[in-house]
Amino acid sequence: MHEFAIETKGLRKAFGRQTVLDGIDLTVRAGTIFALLGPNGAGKTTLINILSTLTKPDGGSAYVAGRDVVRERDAVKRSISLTGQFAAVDDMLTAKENLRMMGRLSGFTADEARARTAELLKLFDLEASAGKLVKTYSGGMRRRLDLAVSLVADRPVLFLDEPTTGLDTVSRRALWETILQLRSRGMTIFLTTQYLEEADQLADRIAVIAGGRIVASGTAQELKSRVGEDMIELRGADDELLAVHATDGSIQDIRRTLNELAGKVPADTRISLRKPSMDDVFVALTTTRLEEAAQ
Ligand SMILES: Nc1ncnc2c1ncn2[C@@H]1O[C@H](COP(=O)(O)OP(=O)(O)OP(=O)(O)O)[C@@H](O)[C@H]1O
Repeated sequence: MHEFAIETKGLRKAFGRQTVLDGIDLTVRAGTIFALLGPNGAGKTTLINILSTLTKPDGGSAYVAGRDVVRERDAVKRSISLTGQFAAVDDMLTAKENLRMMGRLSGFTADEARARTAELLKLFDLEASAGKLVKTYSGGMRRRLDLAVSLVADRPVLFLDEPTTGLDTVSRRALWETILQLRSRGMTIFLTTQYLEEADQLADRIAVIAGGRIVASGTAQELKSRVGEDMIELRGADDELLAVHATDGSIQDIRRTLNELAGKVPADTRISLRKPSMDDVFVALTTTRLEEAAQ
């Protein structure tokens, strides 16, 4: 197995005059979960499309499972699963029928398809509703089935484009559990997300994309430590957020910050100290980047 399941260097893509990816360098170690975090329109889907061979890059290189996404397109396709794109779930069939059909289309014998179907229904907690038509499924069940169908053929690298967008908290957490189980089976998972908490909970490493570039990467802890040790939060009488300031947590720094704020906030303002969230990291990193671009 290759040390890196995914490797890109100087990857570029423009649509007309709009540069969407402006030199992306990243590596994803095999058997890990990697989260690409970015706001709407940051280029996350474009990057997934290039890595899964659906879109050609304009420049740079990208290797998936050791194969070049442009020159060895078919070999890359045989190494990956992509949820929501190749996985065509038929609403008028049951979950069991969908999975068996995908098994047969992937070249399994009827027995193999049956065995794989049973395994996936169990893994995705869909056994109880396996015989119901998919059109009667909830959003969360449907998303789990999408993922199950895309995993029928056992491939080492999985791409998930915003897997939990639109799901409620319970379904989101259930899907996180499943994604973690896939990693424990040795799969490499590359996911995109706009949810900072999702990246924080799931990913071994996170890269933040903004303005077509990776503005920061590291573990959740490393990214958080770039923002500051602690955050001072000021809230008004109705618990509304008035301000957040990064601090190194020392008495001097906290005193200095509070002195600066004194007189600028109402007298009944409440103060609390908390650890930085991924939201804080995101705001800090993307603002710096935009400031640099403006200069
Ligand atoms: N085929 C295309 N033709 C023209 N422009 C495109 C095409 N695909 C994407 N874009 C543009 O590229 C930019 C990045 O889009 P992309 O879908 O990669 O972003 P994203 O980070 O996945 O955003 P979202 O979270 O909204 O899905 C957007 O401005 C989009 O309009």
